[in-house]
Amino acid sequence: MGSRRSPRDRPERPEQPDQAVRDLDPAEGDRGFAPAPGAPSVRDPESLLVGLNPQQREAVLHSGGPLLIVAGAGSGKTRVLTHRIAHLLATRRARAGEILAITFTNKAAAEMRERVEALVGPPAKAMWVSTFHSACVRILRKEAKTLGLRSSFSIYDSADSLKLMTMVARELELDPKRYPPKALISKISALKDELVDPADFARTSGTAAGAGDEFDTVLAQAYDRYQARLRQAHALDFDDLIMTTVHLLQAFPAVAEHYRRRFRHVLVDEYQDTNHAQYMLVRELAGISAPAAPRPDGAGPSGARPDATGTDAAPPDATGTDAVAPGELTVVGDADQSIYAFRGATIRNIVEFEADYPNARTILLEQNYRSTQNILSAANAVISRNTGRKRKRLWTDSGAGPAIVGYVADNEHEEARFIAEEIDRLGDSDGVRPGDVAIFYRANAQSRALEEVLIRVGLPYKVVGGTRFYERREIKDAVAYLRAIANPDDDVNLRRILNVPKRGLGDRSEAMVNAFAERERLSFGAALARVDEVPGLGTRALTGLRAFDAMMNELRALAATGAGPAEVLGAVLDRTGYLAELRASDDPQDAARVENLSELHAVASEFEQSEPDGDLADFLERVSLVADSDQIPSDDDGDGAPKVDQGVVTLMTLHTAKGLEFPVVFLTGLEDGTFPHMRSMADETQLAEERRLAYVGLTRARERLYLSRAAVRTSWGMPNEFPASRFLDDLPEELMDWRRRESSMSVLRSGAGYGSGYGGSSYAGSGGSGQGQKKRPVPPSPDAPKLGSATPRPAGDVPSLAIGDKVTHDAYGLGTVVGVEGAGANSVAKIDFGSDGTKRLLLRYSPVTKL
Ligand SMILES: Nc1ncnc2c1ncn2[C@@H]1O[C@H](COP(=O)(O)OP(=O)(O)OP(=O)(O)O)[C@@H](O)[C@H]1O
Ligand SMILES: [Mg+2]
Repeated sequence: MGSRRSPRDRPERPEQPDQAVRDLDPAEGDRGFAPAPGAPSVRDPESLLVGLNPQQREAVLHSGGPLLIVAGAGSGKTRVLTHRIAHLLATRRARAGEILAITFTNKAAAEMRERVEALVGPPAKAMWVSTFHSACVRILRKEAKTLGLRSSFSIYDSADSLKLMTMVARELELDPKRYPPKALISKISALKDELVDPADFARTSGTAAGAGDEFDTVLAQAYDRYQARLRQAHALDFDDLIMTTVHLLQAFPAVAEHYRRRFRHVLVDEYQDTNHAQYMLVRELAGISAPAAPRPDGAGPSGARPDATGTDAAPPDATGTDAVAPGELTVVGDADQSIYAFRGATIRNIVEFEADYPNARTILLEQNYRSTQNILSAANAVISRNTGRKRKRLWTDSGAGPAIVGYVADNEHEEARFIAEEIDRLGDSDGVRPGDVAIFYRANAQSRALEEVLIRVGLPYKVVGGTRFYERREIKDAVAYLRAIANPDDDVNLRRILNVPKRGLGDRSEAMVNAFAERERLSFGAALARVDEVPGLGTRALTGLRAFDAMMNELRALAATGAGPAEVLGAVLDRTGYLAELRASDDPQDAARVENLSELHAVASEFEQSEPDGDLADFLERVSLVADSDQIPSDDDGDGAPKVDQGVVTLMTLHTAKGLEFPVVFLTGLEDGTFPHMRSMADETQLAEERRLAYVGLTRARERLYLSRAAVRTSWGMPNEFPASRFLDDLPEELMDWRRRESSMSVLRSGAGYGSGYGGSSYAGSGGSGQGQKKRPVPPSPDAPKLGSATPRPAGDVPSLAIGDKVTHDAYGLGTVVGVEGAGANSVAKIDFGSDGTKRLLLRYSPVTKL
């Protein structure tokens, strides 16, 4: 089961548990937004059908059995949902309190509520429009007594869950190296997505009967103990919210009946991204019979858990014994936009909807109202490469629109510069406002280069669904180390990192050192140097504090010898074990943290190159300036209405972009290894999901679409050359307007970044047609290093070339040297590779052999 949720390459969760729940005030009744001034209280139902096409109209008017609307991006699925809700209210087929609408993010939920209120006014307030998790919290708070829970139960976020699992692991005396708490938690989360509780797991894994492998045996024990501890604490973790609600509805028919009577209409947007637990929840709420056959991928026929809560209720009847007629269920989705398989979402929920609900009506929508034909054609070209999908005929009558702009940048900075200049230009020539523009990327770490340029040129922006680069926890931790190294008396930063990563120096030890420091009028750092004199410390704490102080002093000594900030940062991440801990984790958030730290390392390397005389303090000063200006061009809360009239440019990952639309979209980092992500490249299933992600990204654009890539990206100070993304290869040439097809590699002259996978994962290099790379790199194996690793050859091995020499290059083949600059380790050759063009290559990093 866990294997379906590959831990590799899982982007950050689209919505943090705490966020989902924070927005919710359980004590609050049905609270809505204020209606627009002058909004009609209830619309004339006919007016709600105006402008809809026949299929959309049919979907709005449908009544009776389950309704599935499957359609490509931008065909009005969400619009149909909102109009259907409004129409139900306007015709009085439903009261607002009878409606439960579920979407994927809080932002989408707020938008949907607003849209319905705009259509029907205040009566819409009593609707439940929320995410799966928020709806479950509301139900659970109300029904807590039935479950023997306090209605004020706590909700554990991922940090709390990890803390609890660490305690459990300690109690069970588990070896943290073999059974890292993070790995256990992530497996448990996957089990909960499948509605598998501890008893189920013990049974199905065979561990209850004393069989099962060692890991499963430990996992079963840890899971059981973890749940018991949660119960003791009157707490539920994020995944429990859904699993417990499903179990509640299954175990207590009277409760289920209550909600079925209440929610006569259940509507779900983005249905393709529901996982098994969410699927079951929808079915329980709508009161629709379970399919007879067990799900091959799931935990059992219905996942029914009579004893989920420690009570001894009678086993539920999976078909429902209540007298309530099934409610009306409407789900809308697009199998081509399923991008959460890594979290257990299964396309099967949509593909086999009709099989699960034999009386279901399916409506297809084929007209796209969002994008120009060029954008649609590009999206279709990319997605049509996926096998096993239903063909769709999406069309639009909005005209071809401008060509799709392609751009090959030398590196990530130049890519960012191009985007900023283009936004500026569009503003002057077409009146495009910053608020019309979105920039997408595959991984959070990519935002850094973009943010820096936007700050420099003064374009206001916000990062949606993520944290601005310098506010990310790992970046703050790393910078805190550097500050504490540069200034031993920087108490705030020193205390921030005293126990990061965990080294057994708890609050008590810190308080004792602090008390000593205050008494002796010392800084905290100076008190650490005299830790032997601090009264009351236990031996373990004393040893830990001494070791910490010694480590910090060594790092300070390194900085004092003139090591650059990149080297000091590398030493910090290495010596403290910070990086090793993140790398050992199979939590996707930790993989993203490693990428972010690599970005910080790149910042430090760039600083070293641009300011060869700068020291650590100078670097930190630069960082503070950027981090501070980071605050300026933002909207008030990152989510609400922008303060600036013109709006702000929106930056987000492709995952966050789902369901949204923008007049102008920049899709960046189209390189094999960046997008598709390096860790997805060796696996067909994961590649298919990356392709769906590309389809999501491309179809967000209404009028203008820009696709860019950087020939070279730097990680851990090592420039890596990336070939064009395979998704670019799929685009018909006639759709494209290539502003720049080939990297000039001018970057070589500045010495800022270059290289190829010489000795590393043999990337073929940049260039070629700009549209793509004829020679594909060998996809790195899944165990390849997590980050790119271009290894320079030793200086002595750099070939010495002269004009006229014949060479071979691993990717470009035979070539003739037409120019040489520099000598030794820094020599750059200009080589004519015939049809592949003329390349400037830094020989130290290039797989070139003299013939
Ligand atoms: N009949 C229509 N007439 C005019 N505009 C429409 C019509 N139907 C939808 N639209 C517009 O088309 C755009 C896309 O609609 P919507 O967001 O509902 O599509 P979607 O199918 O939910 O897309 P996605 O798959 O990306 O979630 C919106 O701007 C919407 O207002
Ligand atoms: Mg939608």
